[in-house]
Amino acid sequence: MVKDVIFRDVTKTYEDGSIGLERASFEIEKGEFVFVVGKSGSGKSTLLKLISTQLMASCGEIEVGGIDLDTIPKGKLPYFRRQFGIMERELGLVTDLDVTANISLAMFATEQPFRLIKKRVEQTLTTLGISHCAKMYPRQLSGGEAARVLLARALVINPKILIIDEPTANLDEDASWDLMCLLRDLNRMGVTMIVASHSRELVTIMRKRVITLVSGKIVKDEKRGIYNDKAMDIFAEKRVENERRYYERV
Ligand SMILES: Nc1ncnc2c1ncn2[C@@H]1O[C@H](COP(=O)(O)OP(=O)(O)OP(=O)(O)O)[C@@H](O)[C@H]1O
Repeated sequence: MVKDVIFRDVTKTYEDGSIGLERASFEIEKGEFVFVVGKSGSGKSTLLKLISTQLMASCGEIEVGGIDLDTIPKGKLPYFRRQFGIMERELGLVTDLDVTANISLAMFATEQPFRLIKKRVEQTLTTLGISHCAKMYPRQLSGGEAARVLLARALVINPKILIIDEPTANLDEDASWDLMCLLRDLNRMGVTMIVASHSRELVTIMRKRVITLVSGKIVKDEKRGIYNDKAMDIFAEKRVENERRYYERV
């Protein structure tokens, strides 16, 4: 099987000494759908950003598409990043541009002719069922529509890997479910999908692979998994117990 992502013993330590991810090892096959779950601060965003090269590892090795990220010269990273579609809350829409312009922006870096950009944007809006939003401004969109526009912007460049951080944050149940079904359909078309999520119900219903993080460590990695609170709690209890013993000794 072709591997899209390989992590070997990867640790990310931030400048202030906080550990974002600790000794993580896993592989993601081409075309897989993987959820990354864990409580707030457990390291989900860190893991996603290490894959997309928005962050670099402090130790260990990461391969994406068969390329060791350490071997890519800094100046070449923006080109390398073009294989990723990234949907995350921090990357908001530009408020004074309409939806078509917002999505087109993502394609300008690819230096394609304007005619092709226009066609591709229209196709993407149709695929995601939001053609009616083409001339609307971000403030005019419902929560569900805004989420789809963010997804459209990630998808328009025809990425090999979609990296999605909390897609259903601030969405109601119906809109969340619709968006998850859309992600499942895109995955069936062959896009590798890596999704960080807090949504217990959706993760459990989808029955995809689930990587569970606690305090930066992978505590469970299950095919057809569920949102496993128990794994999180058992590991967290163990860690508190170990810390208690350590402080008793010193
Ligand atoms: N830029 C940063 N500088 C210092 N520490 C950071 C930074 N970003 C994240 N961290 C720390 O790394 C750990 C993991 O954070 P991360 O954002 O990856 O967690 P998360 O699971 O995505 O959280 P959330 O669900 O709240 O988004 C946390 O302890 C956090 O405080």
